[in-house]
Amino acid sequence: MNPQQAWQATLGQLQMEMNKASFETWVKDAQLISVEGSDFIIGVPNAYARDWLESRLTATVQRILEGLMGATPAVKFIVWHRDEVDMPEEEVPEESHQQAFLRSGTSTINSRYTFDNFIVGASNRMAHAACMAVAESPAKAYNPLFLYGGVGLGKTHLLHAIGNAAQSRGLQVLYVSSEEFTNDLINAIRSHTTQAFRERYRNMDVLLIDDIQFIAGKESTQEEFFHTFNTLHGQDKQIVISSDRSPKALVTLEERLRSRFEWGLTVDIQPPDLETRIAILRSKAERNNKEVPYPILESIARLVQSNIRELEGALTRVLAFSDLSGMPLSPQLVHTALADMLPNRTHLDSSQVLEVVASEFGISLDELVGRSRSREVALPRQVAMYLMREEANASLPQIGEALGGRDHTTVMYACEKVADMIERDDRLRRKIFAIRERLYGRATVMA
Ligand SMILES: Nc1ncnc2c1ncn2[C@@H]1O[C@H](COP(=O)(O)OP(=O)(O)OP(=O)(O)O)[C@@H](O)[C@H]1O
Repeated sequence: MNPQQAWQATLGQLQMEMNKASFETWVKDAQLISVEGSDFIIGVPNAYARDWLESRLTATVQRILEGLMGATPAVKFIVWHRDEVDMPEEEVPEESHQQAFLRSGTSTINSRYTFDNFIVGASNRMAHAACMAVAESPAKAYNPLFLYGGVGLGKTHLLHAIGNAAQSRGLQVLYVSSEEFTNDLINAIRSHTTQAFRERYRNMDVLLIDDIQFIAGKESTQEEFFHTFNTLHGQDKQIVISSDRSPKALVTLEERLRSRFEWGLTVDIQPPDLETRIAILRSKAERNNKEVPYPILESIARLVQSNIRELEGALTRVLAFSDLSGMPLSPQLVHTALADMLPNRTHLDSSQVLEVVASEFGISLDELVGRSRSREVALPRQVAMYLMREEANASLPQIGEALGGRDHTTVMYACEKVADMIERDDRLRRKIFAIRERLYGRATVMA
């Protein structure tokens, strides 16, 4: 496969895995400009797309290319114009989809995302309840509602669900990402239409603003958003904000905005447990009129743990794989179909796993491989064994050796115990997610 073909295949894969709006807005126009050494140079039309792709998709694109080409390329996104007209870097896209929606008066709410098709589990129960309360009594229950959590865990879904419910009761609702808010503002300033911009945003009954983390550090956008917020809040209009982190963790956010974000209710969404992941897959399969046996759903849910968008993509992929190959659905087929969706294990070695586990649990490497059997070190040691097996593909004797000469049956017991605990113990599951994220950078997180 030549690089151009690999890039086209990567675009195809991203289209399958990402939501349509994000793909169309950010990825569709990305082109392979050149390959320099092992670097894939990808041209995108503006600086916003470059930043978005750089922060969210670099690891994913690398992983896909690696699966296709065998080698690990570096991926660089640059601002590039097909006609090579010399435009400034900060060029703003002509008109975002969002603005087209706004001008044409079309709803910005996606009818596909409702409360009905949102699966509730322990990880999102609070967030779901808060969103239902807000949808039932806008500006009365919690204002603002601040929703935060990792990538692909359902924040956008819940925002639209509130939007759909409010809209069906005749309220004026606007959903916008903070990037679109920024672009819209810049365009309004350029075209001297800030008054119209303000009216548009400040005449809403419900403003749903997604991914607020992107306005951190952008002073004039924060300033404008501050006034929009005050106007709406002062008129008892509902504001719902989503973010990938809590208000406190938005370090470059102005204090006056941060404190306002905390006026109402702040709720988080955690990665779903196994049971919820299976329920989500089942519901998606049913919506697509596919009958998928439980063991298949379970093996997909076990393989894809941290991101619901990725989970849905995995199901689509398994079903497509089975259709195309004519092979019946089986756990083996799941593994084959998803082989390159999984983080590449051969690149990790056991010592990396040991280091990250020790640091994440706050113990020293010596303690981790030492003789002590106190719970403070025994659990991290078992987690290290489990992760060396799962992530570094090490054999039982190799693991025993690396952890101070332990017997392979001890290792086997530890791996089973941790696999079992992950399903029952939320804190441990989160810890292991954190370790995996550190081991793979953002590779476990799909945009
Ligand atoms: N509890 C759930 N039940 C059913 N589907 C869900 C649930 N949570 C998420 N999804 C689905 O997972 C996909 C990703 O969710 P969504 O886009 O809302 O994530 P997000 O948290 O907004 O991610 P990002 O950080 O990328 O903005 C969507 O297709 C959504 O419908």
